[in-house]
Amino acid sequence: MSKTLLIKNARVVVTMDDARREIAGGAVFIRDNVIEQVGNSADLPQTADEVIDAGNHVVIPGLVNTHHHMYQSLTRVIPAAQNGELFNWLTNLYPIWANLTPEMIQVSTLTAMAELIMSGCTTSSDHLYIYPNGCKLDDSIEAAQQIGMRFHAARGSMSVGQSKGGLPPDRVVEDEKVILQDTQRLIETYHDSSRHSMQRIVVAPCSPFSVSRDLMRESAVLARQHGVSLHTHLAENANDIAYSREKFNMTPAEYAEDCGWVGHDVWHAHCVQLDDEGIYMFARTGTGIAHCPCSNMRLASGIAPIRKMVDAGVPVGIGVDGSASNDGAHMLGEVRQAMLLQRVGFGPDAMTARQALELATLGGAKVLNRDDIGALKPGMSADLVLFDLNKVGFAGGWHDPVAALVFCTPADVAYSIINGRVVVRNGQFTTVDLGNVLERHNKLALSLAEAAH
Ligand SMILES: Nc1nc2[nH]cnc2c(=O)[nH]1
Repeated sequence: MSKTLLIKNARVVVTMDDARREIAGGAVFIRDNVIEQVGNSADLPQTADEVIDAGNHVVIPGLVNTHHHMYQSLTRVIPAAQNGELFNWLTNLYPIWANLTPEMIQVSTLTAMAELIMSGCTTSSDHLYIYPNGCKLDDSIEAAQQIGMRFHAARGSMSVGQSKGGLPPDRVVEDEKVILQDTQRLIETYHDSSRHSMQRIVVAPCSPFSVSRDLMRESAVLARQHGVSLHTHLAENANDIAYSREKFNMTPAEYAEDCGWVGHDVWHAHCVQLDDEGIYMFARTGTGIAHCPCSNMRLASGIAPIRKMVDAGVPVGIGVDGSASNDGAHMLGEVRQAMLLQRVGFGPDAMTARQALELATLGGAKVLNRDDIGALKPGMSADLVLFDLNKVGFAGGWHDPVAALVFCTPADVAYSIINGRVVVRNGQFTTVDLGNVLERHNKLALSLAEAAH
């Protein structure tokens, strides 16, 4: 028996369809996990198994988060890591992360996902690259299943410790054979390549300064054998560039190409310092970028030239990045910062609200190599979120509610529907007891911070 869900009478439905229609008084009709109809409320079925009256709400496609380290929700605002650039920040945090446990991974992933979902996100990737004390990517996947989020779980890794010229301490790196075997196990166990898939695995060595060239190359081979995507950090700041030049005698983009890390199945986080040749090469090859404006500001990494990248044809999505380098992981807030930061760097017309929203929907879908999310149209996965315009932060912005969503104080969702399931109803989770999750999370976070003293 199929189940139907109707969202009707919306103030506006932002479709992100080919014509970028915004439908005043719009409705969306869903059957099971797929959108069947989108249009004016009067033209769609009038009833369904569940009906949500969306009067005074803006309805948008669920936002797509293309970069995160969810475990870092446990290590927000650590004093020694509040004011440094990337390498200093990492060096202060690695020893704390060495104390992570499987329970911490599970609870912090639930917490980070709850925060993302409340802020409008329905699909997220997560880059877990440190595996001390028996931690596994399975712990994150279990959390995603529990909360009901569409998930691209990236099997990160570090294999080059300080004794071999890398940045991380030796005790947090893994053997490369073990990394590749575990990655293959995860792909075989969890990867679902089908349309509307809720669970995909990504092959994701951490960064040029923490894994070998061999691991980069072998990872690319493994990913392509199984048809899964590749993800890493690239060209994040000046030290990152200097490391690449000194160690490989290449720019980060040249190194990525040399390792086979370009193509529509690859996306790189940050790329703040990607040079023009790199931008054109990424555009030619369809290589994607996860833009993380808050983290780039917090670590003073710079302003990524997103306007130039988009104009050149590079696929760009938005990412909140880990909560230790963006302590406020609000997806709609990140869209706002993406718009504002391009203006700081490149002028007032560098990015509009609608362009920023497009990066976080269609852009994110493309970066994750998906054509079933990011837009509200028949045949797409039923991922959509509703924002209540009656909140004080939207007062005065009703004449252009779509722009208000991005310009005004970032709001939390009233409803979140993921794969046809109402995961948030009237601002409350239907899948998890958030109070209980937060109580556990805060206890675990305090124990990590105290152990660091
Ligand atoms: N922003 C950021 N960059 C990284 N490069 C390697 N690891 C990290 C991380 O955790 N965060």
